[in-house]
Amino acid sequence: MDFLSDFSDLTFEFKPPLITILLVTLIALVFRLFRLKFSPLPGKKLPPGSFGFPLLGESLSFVRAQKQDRTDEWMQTRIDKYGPVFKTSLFGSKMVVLTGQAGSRFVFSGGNNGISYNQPGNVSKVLGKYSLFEISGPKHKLIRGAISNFLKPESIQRYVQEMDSLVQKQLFKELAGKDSVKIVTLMKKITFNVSCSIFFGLPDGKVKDQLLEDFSTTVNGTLAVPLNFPGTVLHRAIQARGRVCKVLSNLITIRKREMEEGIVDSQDNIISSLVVLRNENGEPLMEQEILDIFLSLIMASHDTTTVLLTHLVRLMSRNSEIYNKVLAEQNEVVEAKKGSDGKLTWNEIQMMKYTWRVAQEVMRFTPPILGNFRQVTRDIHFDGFHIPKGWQLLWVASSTHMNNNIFEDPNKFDPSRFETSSKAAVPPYTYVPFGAGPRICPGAEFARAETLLVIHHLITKYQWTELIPDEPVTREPMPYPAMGLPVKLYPRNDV
Ligand code: HEM
Repeated sequence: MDFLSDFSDLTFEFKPPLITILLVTLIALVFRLFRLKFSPLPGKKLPPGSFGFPLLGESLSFVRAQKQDRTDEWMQTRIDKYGPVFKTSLFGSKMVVLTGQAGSRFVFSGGNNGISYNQPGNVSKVLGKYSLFEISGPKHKLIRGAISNFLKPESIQRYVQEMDSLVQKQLFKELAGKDSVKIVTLMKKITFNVSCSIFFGLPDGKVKDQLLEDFSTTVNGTLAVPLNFPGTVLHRAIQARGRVCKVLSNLITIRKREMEEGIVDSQDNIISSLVVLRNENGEPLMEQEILDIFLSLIMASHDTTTVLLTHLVRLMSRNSEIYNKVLAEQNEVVEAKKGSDGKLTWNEIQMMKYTWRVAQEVMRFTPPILGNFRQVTRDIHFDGFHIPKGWQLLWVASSTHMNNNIFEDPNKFDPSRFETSSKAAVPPYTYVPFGAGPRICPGAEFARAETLLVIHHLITKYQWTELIPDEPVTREPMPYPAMGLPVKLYPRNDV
């Protein structure tokens, strides 16, 4: 007690000299003025959030969450703390993450809105400066028009039977005599094979197999450390890109010759469509432009559809009710085709409504593309927040898909959400696995046809069980089962 009273006396009697008080006040004032003057945006209301550690930002925790397939949790923690729009710092860039309907609408609205599509990092080094992910304005419109024309339902109807043959051939070649298979490898081979045959007319064989290997090495470079010297991932990617371009360049030469000789027409594959394309001045595309577009097209079509197929197969091995309903629908298709040549057409694809609703719900839970970046080209405003020029935006599909104000009971797997007669129709900009607006995926119908054909042939011939129970998923950045989803196969006639 004595000690306490002595101490309180001391405190009470401490009287700092006036000069000290003045000095402290002055330092505090100067410090405050300094912060105001040198704050990057005095008086501007930035979105809430944290930039994390100097230089590293929040990259480490984000990458860790991606690897553990906990990106949704990473996002949700921040959404709960800051709201659906928050700032962060990832991979060396200041960034605003946008989720929810309003955020998606803002990013996807297009026009001259101060938001450009350019991708960060190595994407342009690896896929080329003319890739679809880099170009904008009239050039983008022109090329997108040609590609969309080739990928629209009317065009798919022309080549869907060829697609069906390719799927069957590749599927049964890979599964023949096997009692187990890694689904990721299988689906990668099928989707790559279909894309290369339908887009470029590339026949089966060693060249195609080597192309898949080189293309995979090329894609690895998009996420590599940006160091380009022998031995680095980026260097290997750029070398592999060179080999991919060589093969594609040969195909362009052959196709041009065939077109001159009148053997093929200008609409029968993407090479022809781009070779005959002219801008408003009547100028053709340079070969380098065509090559970069091809690379971006393979990149856009290949892993995305593989992820969807992988997660569909995984879901059906875990959920027998859904497996049986999909099987029943696909058996109806088999019945409808009895007595014909057996090749599936556009009409049969339209019969597979339930299967596609399951696929849609799979993409709500696991969008193959988590989201994507945009660049802010001038100061912009959203929802009362200032977003400075030079920052990046990141739109995120999964957080929007799991929002319980949009999707009732979002953690329930329920394909009936996508019934067209459903009273709770999905509002615009809330279900965005294919993006939205002027950059919406032009390959959505192609992906639908391909997915349904693969599932049709797989489920009508096989049943399967997972070989690694509870195999984790890791996003690097595509969400794949960590061990490639090995499954045991049971041919249907033995089941
Ligand atoms: C399940 C499969 C697929 C998914 C989930 C998917 C998803 C997406 C998304 C989200 C975007 C927009 C990215 C953004 O706005 O930031 C996109 C763009 C694109 N997709 Fe897909 N995609 C799939 C399959 C395909 C296929 C099969 C093709 C080609 C046949 C394709 C070609 C493209 C192209 C060319 C773009 C760029 C469009 C542009 O910039 O104008 N995609 N895709």
